[in-house]
Amino acid sequence: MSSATEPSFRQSVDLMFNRAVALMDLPPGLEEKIRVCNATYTVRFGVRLRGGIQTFTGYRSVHSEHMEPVKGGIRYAMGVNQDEVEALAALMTYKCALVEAPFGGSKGGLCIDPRQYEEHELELITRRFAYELAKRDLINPSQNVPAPDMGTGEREMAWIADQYARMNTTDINARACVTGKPLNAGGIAGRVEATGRGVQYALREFFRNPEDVAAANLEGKLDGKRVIVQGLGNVGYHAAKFLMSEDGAKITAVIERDGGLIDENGLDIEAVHQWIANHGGVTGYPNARYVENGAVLLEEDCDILIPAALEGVINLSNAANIKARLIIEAANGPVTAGADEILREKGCVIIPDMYANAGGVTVSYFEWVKNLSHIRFGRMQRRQEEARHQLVVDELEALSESLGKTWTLDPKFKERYLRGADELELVRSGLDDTMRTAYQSMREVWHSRDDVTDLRTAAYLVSIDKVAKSYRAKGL
Ligand SMILES: NC(=O)c1ccc[n+]([C@@H]2O[C@H](COP(=O)([O-])OP(=O)(O)OC[C@H]3O[C@@H](n4cnc5c(N)ncnc54)[C@H](O)[C@@H]3O)[C@@H](O)[C@H]2O)c1
Repeated sequence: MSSATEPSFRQSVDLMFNRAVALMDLPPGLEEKIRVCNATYTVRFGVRLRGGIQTFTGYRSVHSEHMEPVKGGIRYAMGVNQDEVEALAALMTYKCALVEAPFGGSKGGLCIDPRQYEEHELELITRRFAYELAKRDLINPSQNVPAPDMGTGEREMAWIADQYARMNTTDINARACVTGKPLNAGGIAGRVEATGRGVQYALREFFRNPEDVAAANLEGKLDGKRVIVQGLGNVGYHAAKFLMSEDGAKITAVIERDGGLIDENGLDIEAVHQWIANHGGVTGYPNARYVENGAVLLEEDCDILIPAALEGVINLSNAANIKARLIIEAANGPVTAGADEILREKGCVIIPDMYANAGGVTVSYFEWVKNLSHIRFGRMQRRQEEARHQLVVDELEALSESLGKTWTLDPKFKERYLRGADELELVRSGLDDTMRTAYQSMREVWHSRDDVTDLRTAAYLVSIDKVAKSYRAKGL
């Protein structure tokens, strides 16, 4: 964790913001309006559990309402505090602007170690927290739409959606009050994996640009690259799995709460993930070298480092020892402002959090639209696509006929082509398109301005400009 001389998480985000706005020409006062967090609500509530009543503290922070609803996950962790949720809410504002998801930024958290509770207790606690937030419109389909974050997932989102629906029985859009729900409760195909998938798409786009690859002192493609992943949870697991199985990357180390695993030949991510699920950590995993102080593996030699656990893990104490040429911030805020400076000077390229982990909010946006449209996502497009494809197939078959059937359509191609894309394919292609477009918008700024030397500053410039334009158009 960060040492005493480091700024707090929120201060670190603000420092990075300030670095970017110093290169902009914003009207007086607008800079501060964009930077500050609009409001943070703190709630304390009691729940009757085994052994008596327990009091919990939760937060929901709204950073910017330049677009509504505001959007951002709910985190369950012991260390949750106001500074942290405000930093995370600010990052949500910039992230949504960068990938053009039409939301303001928000974030919530509950001080709890979910591993200490039975499922039915977690349900009681979650429902009560949701009740406290919903009655103040801090959960609401048109005003504030949470999603999963560290320590929460589909299960918690389903409880939240149900709690909101019970409190708002006439709200036909109730399901859109939260995203990241299970498929059978109004969710969308591909949401669980979306953030990890987004990390993969981001890396693919990076490696499509040889100039950028060279800037990181790397060469070639993703295939064979040595990757270290910290945190094999929702984001880290999916990113590692896809990079390994679909792009040929080698996951040479995994860092978890209870230690790290290392294998230069590449770890079997599926096996490690299964081991963690069965044993609660990596300790005892038989097919790799175990290191008790996992954090030291952040400093191990590799091509790509993927911090996918929590903030502040790359800080003044270890930044100078980091050997990775490329860091992709799957977690929010894993690199502190001070470490960022050291790494930039070392020539390490950082793909910043607000872009790298935007896959989650992108697919959440698709889910929200699906819920509001009350139609299976893609159904209309699919019907149109099928009709268009039928016309093409009819034309081709008529052509084949007129040529005396000297050639015919491959039946397999015909069947596949006529079928059109299903929900998962639509989600993936929408996500891929979003990640490519957003990368190009950052890259353009990175390479076209002499005063911009890193992707993070470029990302801030693109997103702050979008938020500023929105304020200018609509007024404050
Ligand atoms: N879930 C999403 O869709 C999403 C979207 C955007 C950003 N993020 C960010 O990604 C990060 C991870 O979120 P997640 O949803 O995957 O959480 P998660 O709870 O599913 O997984 C977190 C993982 O990190 C591990 N971990 C916790 N503390 C650790 C430590 N000190 N050292 C090493 N490992 C540790 C946990 O054991 C767990 O495996 C967070 O920063 C979150 O804000 C998540």
